[in-house]
Amino acid sequence: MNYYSLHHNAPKVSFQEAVIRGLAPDRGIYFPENITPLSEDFIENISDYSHEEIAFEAIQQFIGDDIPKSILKEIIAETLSFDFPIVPIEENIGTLELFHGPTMAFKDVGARFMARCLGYFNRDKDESVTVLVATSGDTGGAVANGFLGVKGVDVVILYPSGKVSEVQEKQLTTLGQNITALEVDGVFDDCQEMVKTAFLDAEIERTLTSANSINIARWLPQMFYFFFAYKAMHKKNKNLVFSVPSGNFGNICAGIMAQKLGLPIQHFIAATNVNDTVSNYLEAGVYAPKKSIATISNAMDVGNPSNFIRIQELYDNDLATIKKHFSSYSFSDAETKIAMKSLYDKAKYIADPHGAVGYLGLKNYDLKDAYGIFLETAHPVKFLPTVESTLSRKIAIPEQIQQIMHKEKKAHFITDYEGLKKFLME
Ligand SMILES: Cc1ncc(COP(=O)(O)O)c(C=O)c1O
Ligand SMILES: N[C@@H](CCOP(=O)(O)O)C(=O)O
Repeated sequence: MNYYSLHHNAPKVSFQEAVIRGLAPDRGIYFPENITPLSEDFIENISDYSHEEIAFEAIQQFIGDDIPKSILKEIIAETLSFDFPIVPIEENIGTLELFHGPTMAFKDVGARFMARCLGYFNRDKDESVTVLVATSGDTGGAVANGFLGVKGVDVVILYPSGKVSEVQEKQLTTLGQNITALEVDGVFDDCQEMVKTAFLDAEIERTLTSANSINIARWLPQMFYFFFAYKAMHKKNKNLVFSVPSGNFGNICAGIMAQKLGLPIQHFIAATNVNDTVSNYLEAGVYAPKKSIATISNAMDVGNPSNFIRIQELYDNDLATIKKHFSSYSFSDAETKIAMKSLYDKAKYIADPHGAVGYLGLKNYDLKDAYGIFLETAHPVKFLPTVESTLSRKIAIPEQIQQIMHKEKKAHFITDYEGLKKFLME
């Protein structure tokens, strides 16, 4: 499988090269040249397949011969060693919990998959690769955990100072070894911009790649969630509507890929906090990125989502087609808190602020006789003060979080791109 740059000014590359580069030389993100739907028979009989078999079917065409099938199966098995349950909430609404991995957010799957692909590509190389990653909260922890101790890989995580939760900060600043955290005086979009600038800076002699969803090996495995949800709901014979709490729009874009592969998904809702670049675009037809605003669903504080260009490509760059299949609604922190309370009062469900935004997306949409699934993208413990004060109750702290809370934060403070460049050149 070849990948082309969405800026259309760079050569096509293989899966391996796209993973190692992260971003194309023209600063565009990569997109697969072909998307071949899976057989109708496979989709119809999906309940007969295990999660690992489904994941293999979904992703193998995007990898081609760059990883032998037996190794790809091992990578998938190691990646998917936890659950993805759907919890019923209301008669026609359920939540797909994606926080049962090691860092308790949905990023674990992509981070673990990419770490193993890169480990495979580096197996005989002496030269090391530096994985640069920008985080608004969860990617950093998942990448730190997924790449910890991976041979030949150094990880550098940029995060916005004071704008991630305490648990998230501990997860990305306390591991040591091959993981370094850079605390940036800025917002997530500044971190993401610095990462993209570093890729094209010829003076930096390190081999750099990205572990954000711009990297296809981080992005594509997120398709699996939609297949797993479809498998779980298949026998109920309902049309499915997914509401995806969205920030950088990688997860929902992976859902649309799953739909292109043949999953009969009726509609997608991108639910956002007040960072409403995409909902404004759907309304006004003008794509106007803006500086991100801090909210209680901080991992979605993104003003210029990297993946929206992939969504446009998937819908033939046609606004009318996008609007037919895809809606986006934006919600304030006050609305998010009311949703968290309502989920607890009515269903005894403790949602984190991101999941609650996803729930609001469904409540804003006329499901008719469809079944709505909102993605619960992180465990509520990652946002402990907000969840406890909103629900006026204490929540239990899982063992894996207790273990990191007493660890000492280690981060280098930088104020601009020159700070990152200096760090990378030292
Ligand atoms: C908990 C949580 N929910 C939602 C999102 C938004 O996902 P995406 O950036 O793929 O839109 C993120 C960050 O990516 C997150 O960490
Ligand atoms: N919400 C993310 C921001 C980056 O998204 P990604 O999927 O492109 O890595 C985070 O939590 O860091």
